[in-house]
Amino acid sequence: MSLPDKAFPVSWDQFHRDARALAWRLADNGQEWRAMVCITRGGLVPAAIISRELNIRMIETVCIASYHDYDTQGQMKVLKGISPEIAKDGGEGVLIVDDLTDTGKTAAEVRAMLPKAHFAAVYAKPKGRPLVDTFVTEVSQDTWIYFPWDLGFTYQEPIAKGTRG
Ligand SMILES: O=P(O)(O)OC[C@H]1O[C@H](OP(=O)(O)OP(=O)(O)O)[C@H](O)[C@@H]1O
Ligand code: HPA
Ligand SMILES: [Mg+2]
Repeated sequence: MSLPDKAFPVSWDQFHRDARALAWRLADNGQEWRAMVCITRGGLVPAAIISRELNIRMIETVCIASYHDYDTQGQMKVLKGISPEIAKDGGEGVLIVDDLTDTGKTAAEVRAMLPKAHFAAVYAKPKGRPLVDTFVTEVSQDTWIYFPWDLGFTYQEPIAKGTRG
């Protein structure tokens, strides 16, 4: 397991603020959404926050697994697809939500299912950014984002003494 160069740890507070900021951006867009498609599992958390802010009640999941060993991307598996009712008209009027886009492979897979939907992610890395319509914060490709649901409290090495050579 190789450690990424840079770490971007996100607290629950920060995630809530950033997901709400994403909801503000989507609201400013002025579009009415007929449904939300949430990419499990990471998309479930921003989906709860955004659906509350934008009053979206019709929520579908697309269940995709790809990162098997925390930072190594394995083969992508679609465990559950999108219902025909939600996927109709190429997904026009549908909002896709995920926590982040990294290489953009997950986003590309779901975009292929719903070519006319709007894709929103809280965080984006440069490779994935072109696949996202709306996001809040960009971090560099060599940064690993640590989400609050994956974290516990531990001692942190100072940056100058850490893994950077
Ligand atoms: O842009 P990509 O390189 O495809 O990576 C982004 C995807 O990776 C993570 O999901 P993961 O597959 O780890 O599953 P999880 O959401 O169940 O944690 C994350 O939640 C995104 O969905
Ligand atoms: N953090 C958490 N999960 C991820 C990341 C990341 O930077 N990239 C792909 N899945
Ligand atoms: Mg995911």
